[in-house]
Amino acid sequence: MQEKTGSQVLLNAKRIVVKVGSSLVTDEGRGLDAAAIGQWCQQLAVLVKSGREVIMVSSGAIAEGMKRLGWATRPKAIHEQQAAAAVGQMGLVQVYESQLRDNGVGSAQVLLTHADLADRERYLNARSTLLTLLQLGVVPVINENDTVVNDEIKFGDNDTLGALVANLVDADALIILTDQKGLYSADPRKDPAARFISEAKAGDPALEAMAGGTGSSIGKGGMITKILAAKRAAGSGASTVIAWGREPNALIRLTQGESIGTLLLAQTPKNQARKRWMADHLQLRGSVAVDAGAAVKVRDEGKSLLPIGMVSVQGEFSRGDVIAVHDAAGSEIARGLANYSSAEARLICRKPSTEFEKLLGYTGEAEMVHRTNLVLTS
Ligand SMILES: Nc1ncnc2c1ncn2[C@@H]1O[C@H](COP(=O)(O)OP(=O)(O)O)[C@@H](O)[C@H]1O
Ligand SMILES: N[C@@H](CCC(=O)OP(=O)(O)O)C(=O)O
Repeated sequence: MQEKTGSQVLLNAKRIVVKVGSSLVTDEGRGLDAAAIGQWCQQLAVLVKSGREVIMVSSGAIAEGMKRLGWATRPKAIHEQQAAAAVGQMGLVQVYESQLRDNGVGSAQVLLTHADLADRERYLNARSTLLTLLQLGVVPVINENDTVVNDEIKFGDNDTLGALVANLVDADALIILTDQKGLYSADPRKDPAARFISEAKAGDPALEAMAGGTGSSIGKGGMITKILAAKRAAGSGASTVIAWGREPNALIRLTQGESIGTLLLAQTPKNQARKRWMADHLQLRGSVAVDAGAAVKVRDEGKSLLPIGMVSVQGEFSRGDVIAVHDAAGSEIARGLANYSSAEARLICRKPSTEFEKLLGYTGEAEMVHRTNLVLTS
């Protein structure tokens, strides 16, 4: 792979996930920093209007909830943290909604849990909802759904959530805004001689040794979760920038190619990364055979697979499972995530989408496998 330079990565990034931590959003727990959120929203709006797709992953619900409930310290009991998150999330999304609206851009609240992304069907649903929001020019504002998770199954910190969202939507870049200029060779709060790292390879084990835990009383993960998030994001080909959230116009300047913060470069190109992910992580549950016309559309023209082009369905699978696509000669041409179960697929095989509602009792996607969930294997 051609080595990408830092400036190229963000300059060319079309789909970007931005993550901001609790300490920034709530100004170290002093309450929601509407001015800071306003600055980011203004920049997000500029990016959306210039044709980029952006997702905001924002922490701050627990910190804001604590303030609203008059609690000075983070409660130990999970149920109290969950209650604080439910209170604080109200304020958090209100600020994002109004600031984005003032900048002429729509917003949407999305709350996710680990289980949502581990379950194939929910993964697919979350993915298609987010991609639809992006197509509509709306900015999804994501947080963990703290109400329904406990410690064992929590993302725990939103750095991990940001990376999983970057994986989920095949983002080109993940920007993690925090209270430091980026990664240093040691925690700068403890070691004034720490050296700034401007660029490194995502996943380099040496980085993990440099990163410590959180330095603030409000943040959860510290630098180590950011380093691990960069490694995870790189798994689907996204490079990560860790930058200071109060750096003026940071998001705009980064996307203009300016070098700000620490860039952790993904080593695998996006399409190859997704192919590997599908090959490695997902068990093949079944297959569909397609006619010559559909094979050309999928293999040569970069199109989705429509049920009308399918001639038969093999195996038993559910929505969200990985299936193979075979041509008329029986050779595998692609793999992808099925939008319909095998039973549904048998009903709509060879049928145009106008008949789906009559056959299934509801209107689902027009595609059996959407192009964005499909990789060619031949
Ligand atoms: N090597 C390092 N470089 C920079 N910051 C570090 C490093 N190791 C630990 N930290 C700490 O990580 C903190 C940022 O993480 P955290 O408090 O969780 O913020 P956020 O709420 O933005 O996720 C910094 O304030 C710093 O004290
Ligand atoms: N869901 C939690 C976020 C957890 C957290 O503290 O994350 P972070 O500050 O990004 O390390 C909240 O909104 O308070």
